[in-house]
Amino acid sequence: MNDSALELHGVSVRAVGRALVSDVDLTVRKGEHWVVLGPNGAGKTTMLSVAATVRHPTSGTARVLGKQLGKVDLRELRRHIGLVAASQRLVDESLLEEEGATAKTVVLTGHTGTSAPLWEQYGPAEHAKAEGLLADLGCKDLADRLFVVCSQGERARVRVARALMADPEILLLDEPFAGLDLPAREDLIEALEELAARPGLATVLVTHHLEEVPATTTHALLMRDARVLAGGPVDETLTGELLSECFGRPLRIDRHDGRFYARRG
Ligand SMILES: Nc1ncnc2c1ncn2[C@@H]1O[C@H](COP(=O)(O)OP(=O)(O)OP(=O)(O)O)[C@@H](O)[C@H]1O
Repeated sequence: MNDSALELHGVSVRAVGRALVSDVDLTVRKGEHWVVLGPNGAGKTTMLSVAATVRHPTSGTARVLGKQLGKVDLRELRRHIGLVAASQRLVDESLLEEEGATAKTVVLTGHTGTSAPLWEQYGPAEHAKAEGLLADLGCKDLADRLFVVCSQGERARVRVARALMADPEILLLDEPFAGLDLPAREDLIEALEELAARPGLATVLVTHHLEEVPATTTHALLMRDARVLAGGPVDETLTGELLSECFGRPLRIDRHDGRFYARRG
């Protein structure tokens, strides 16, 4: 049985005459929790957008949940992919904001994978599920609040609830901690750690800070200059040596209770 959630083989994405990602190999198995780290412009979001089926590789092959991009009905495949991104590059929230959507409405749109609500497709079961997911993420009281007025931390958790609405087999998160204060960041990290209890769910988290890596993370991918510098189990990958090479300056790494901390080496 194929237990891989995501397989990239020699994936390159080129635009405007240059490689945004180059020759990336990555296999994420069901139940694994990956973090992707690397400097600005390293190609992290571009790589994730291939996994999210938002972009197609210029060369190489990408298989998501066993289906090869270019040979599969994307609408069907996307139903099984959860995507969390604060950046409009990956998830367009503008329509929801215009329509005066509440937090619960945003979560409901995860059921249909649409950027606007399709009310006829949301019955009592979907409403109950959306409320349950908001409660799981510690934002039960936000259900009726307008999404536009929610704080950045609240929005971040609502986005995760939205992505879980369709019971995804793979959850992709692009910088979900952007703009969060310390308590909001810690709440979201705790929520992500709780996802590890979902059997078989694979997650891939792109982030900028080592301090944001959940303790439940099993594997790490380091990217630099559009390429993979290193990838594998966290203990072997999030080392001072490799992170120093990745970010181009000496770094010392500490680990306490599963969480990572970086400082100048
Ligand atoms: N559509 C596009 N056309 C041209 N260049 C692009 C396009 N999308 C991204 N890029 C460029 O590709 C490179 C990689 O971008 P990407 O967003 O994948 O990096 P990243 O590692 O996620 O960076 P950051 O940490 O700053 O978010 C950047 O130099 C970016 O400017």
